[in-house]
Amino acid sequence: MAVGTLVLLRHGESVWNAENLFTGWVDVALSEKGVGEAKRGGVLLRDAGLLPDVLHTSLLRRAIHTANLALDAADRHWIPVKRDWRLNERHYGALQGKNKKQTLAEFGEEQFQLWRRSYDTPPPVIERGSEFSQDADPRYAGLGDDLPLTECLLDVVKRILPYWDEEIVPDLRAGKTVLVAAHGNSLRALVKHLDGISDTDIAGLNIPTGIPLRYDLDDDLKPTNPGGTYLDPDAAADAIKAVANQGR
Ligand SMILES: O=C(O)[C@@H](CO)OP(=O)(O)O
Repeated sequence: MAVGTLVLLRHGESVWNAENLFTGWVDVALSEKGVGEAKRGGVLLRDAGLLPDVLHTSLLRRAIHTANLALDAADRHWIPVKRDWRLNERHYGALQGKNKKQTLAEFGEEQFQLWRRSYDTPPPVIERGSEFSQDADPRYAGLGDDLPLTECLLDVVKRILPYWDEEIVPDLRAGKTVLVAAHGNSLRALVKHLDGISDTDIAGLNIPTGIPLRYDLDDDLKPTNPGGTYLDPDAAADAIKAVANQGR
């Protein structure tokens, strides 16, 4: 059987994206603009005839709501869903809740970019019990020592690849159109793996909110359209620049 189609969707703009705050695992809502982006993402899916058979999401409401709104717009709100913490955004450690512009001004360009985009330098750990920590959150109660207090992209790769292999690949091998609704950095980790992007080059890759990214895969699960195909390439190009320039 031919391998199915993969569709990656970063959640629509969140209220903390709009306020330029590091978010990570903090469970913030979509902004009004983000709700509109999510619905439009669904219209793009519908118009492209790219109708998901199964949905995978993180445990965070911005991804869950984005998927619900997009699928509703595409009349696919009824498909089965799997949710897993391993699709969560990168845990941003002690930076969670901090303003990106202020952080850039306080620590300088080099440190800011290291924390934001280096492959293997995590931000400082978040203090357990502090306002934006998830250590007492019941949805992560079963994680034990796996619960992160900070993560770099390498840590995200390590947790997302087992999920890819065990949960997403079987759906693709079954010929399904698979929608993965997740986050800027968890999707960067997945794209790094799919496209074989180096640890250095991944720093320059940004993913825009709310625009479905389609991957067609061969039998070895290698993209036949390397880099994927955004369903609205012009909007994606503009939005990618905006993500890269956050903090400025
Ligand atoms: O704050 C975050 O969690 C992420 C995604 O919004 O930000 P950045 O693009 O700076 O990694």
